[in-house]
Amino acid sequence: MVNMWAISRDPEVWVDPLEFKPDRFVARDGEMEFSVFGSDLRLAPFGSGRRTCPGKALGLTTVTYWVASLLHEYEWLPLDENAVDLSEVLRLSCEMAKPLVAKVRPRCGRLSPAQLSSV
Ligand code: HEM
Repeated sequence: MVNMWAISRDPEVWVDPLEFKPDRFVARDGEMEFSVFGSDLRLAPFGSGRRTCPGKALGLTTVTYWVASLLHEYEWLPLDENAVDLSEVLRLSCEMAKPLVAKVRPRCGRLSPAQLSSV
């Protein structure tokens, strides 16, 4: 078993590993695109090698589509009384100990009057 949890928190592998810096995965000039398909063990969410996930292309496409759709259709707002808590709990996989609660508002320009009245 490869301990991906430890690798992704190792300061010798990642600069400021606990900071939220999504741009760390964006290729800069002259760099290769960061692969999450198993060739780069700094981050291998689908495993690697002979038993790598056969559904990785479908999984990545689907999750990308969900996230893009949710961001495109809704404005996401924090709840003041409920700050984001990134504490973890290990179940089947590593989950948020306190589930994320957020307020969403439809991006109204994209809704018809009939849709708006039902929101
Ligand atoms: C974001 C979505 C997904 C993630 C993060 C994910 C992750 C993983 C991981 C980490 C493994 C273990 C790989 C290893 O042992 O090295 C795995 C195995 C597997 N995944 Fe996925 N997976 C996803 C989606 C899917 C989908 C959509 C399917 C099927 C349609 C699928 C089917 C499988 C199967 C059958 C295995 C076992 C492969 C084997 O042991 O030979 N996965 N997945």
